[in-house]
Order: sequence, then structure tokens, then C-alpha cells
Amino acid sequence: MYFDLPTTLSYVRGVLQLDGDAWNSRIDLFIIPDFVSLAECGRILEPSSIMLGAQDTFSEDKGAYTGEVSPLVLRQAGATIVEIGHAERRAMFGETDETVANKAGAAARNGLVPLVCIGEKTHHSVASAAVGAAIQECTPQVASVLAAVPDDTDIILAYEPVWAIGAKEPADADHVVNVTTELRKLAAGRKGTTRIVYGGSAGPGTFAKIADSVDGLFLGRFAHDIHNLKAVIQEVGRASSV
Ligand SMILES: O=C[C@H](O)COP(=O)(O)O
Repeated sequence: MYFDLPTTLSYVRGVLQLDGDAWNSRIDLFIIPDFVSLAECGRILEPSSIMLGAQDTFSEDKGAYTGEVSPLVLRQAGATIVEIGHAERRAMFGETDETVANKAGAAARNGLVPLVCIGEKTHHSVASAAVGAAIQECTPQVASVLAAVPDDTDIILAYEPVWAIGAKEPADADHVVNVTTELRKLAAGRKGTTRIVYGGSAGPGTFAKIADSVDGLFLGRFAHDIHNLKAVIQEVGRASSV
């Protein structure tokens, strides 16, 4: 809800026009606009490989759930990804691990890639304690989702420490590496792909330091400026080609 409708459409057109060498075929880019903008964004992005996502979904496909948004309709409107369980959904709208897992199952049932946000609420000042506490808090968030989707479902886990969202700086690189390395083990042996992206004040310089343990970034405010987005994409391209 940072953008209004004209701003969203203008932004998406701008991303489409980014210089072709801003990213290469090894980088997947997704944009996740609000529900109302989604279908028009899909039409704009149709000629490109940029993926379209929704910011939430309901857990049922059809029925008496006035005001909710069906994963079936999201798929029909052009979404291929759906974000579930953002920290704001969990904190402000009462979403639990069970709610999130049900939504992830609904996304998978409709051929959408669940992009599930996970992360610990608070940050301990002692680094070693912070890692252990984060793993302990995030483990049930991950496990409940893995239990709710078929084993061959491709999923994305967005590790977003809640305290790092909307902050001045991203989480410390060592913290991200240590936590995501452990969380990745929970998905070992799955048939579907499990990609982990980092979010929370991510920007220039973030990816290179954590590239060994994460597959990408989940950019928020920094990406609202297309030139910033292009710079980060180029940086990720450099880091992932070495
Ligand atoms: O949805 C985006 C993430 O919560 C990160 O946002 P941020 O980069 O503005 O902190």
C-alpha cells in the first residue's frame, strides 16, 4: 500500500523497460502488487519473463467468503506466485501458522508458488543467542507449511526477521547465513524446489554477503525506485555468476 493504482502501473511499465542487460536468464524477477492492480499488471508484464505475484490469498477456492480473494481467481488473473504470512498479516490481521499453512496449501492446489514469509519477532543482542532463538521461532513456521503442501510443490521461503523490516539496515549477514542454513535443512529431500530469499531493509550490498546461503532478495522500500532496483539486480547478477 505504498503505491496508488497509477503509480503501480507506471512502476510496472518502468520495470518492463529496464535495460535488457539489467538481469540475465539466471535471475528470476517477481513483482507483487496489490490485488486491484494485479490483472492490469499481468497484461503489462505478459510479454516478459517477469513473474507476477499476489500479496495474500484465501484458503478456499470458492464459496460464501465475501471479501476474500480466491487463489483460483488469482491464478486466472495471471499470478504465478502468492505471498503468504507477511509479518504485517501475522501481526495486524491475526494470521497464525495454521492460517498460513492452509493458504499455502490452497496456493499449491491452484498451481501458485507459495512465497511464505517467516521470521522471528525480536532480536537478541547476543549474536549466538539470536541465531538459536530465530531458528526456534522460525522452525514451526516452516514445518507447518511444508506439511501443508505436496512434496513436489516449488516453494519460496522469505526469511524476514520482523525487527529488520522497515528498519535502517538489513539484518547482520552472519545472522542471516546462520539462520537460513539451518532452516534450509528442514526442506532437505523435498521433490519440489525450496528457494530462500532474504527480506528486511535489503538493498545494495545485501546479497553479496549472504549469497552462499540464500537464493535471492525480497526487496521492499528500496525497490520502489526503479534505478535502485536495477542496481541491485546487476549486483545479484555479478554475485551469482562467480
Ligand atoms: O515486503 C517487503 C518486506 O517486508 C521488506 O520491506 P523493507 O525492505 O521495506 O524493509
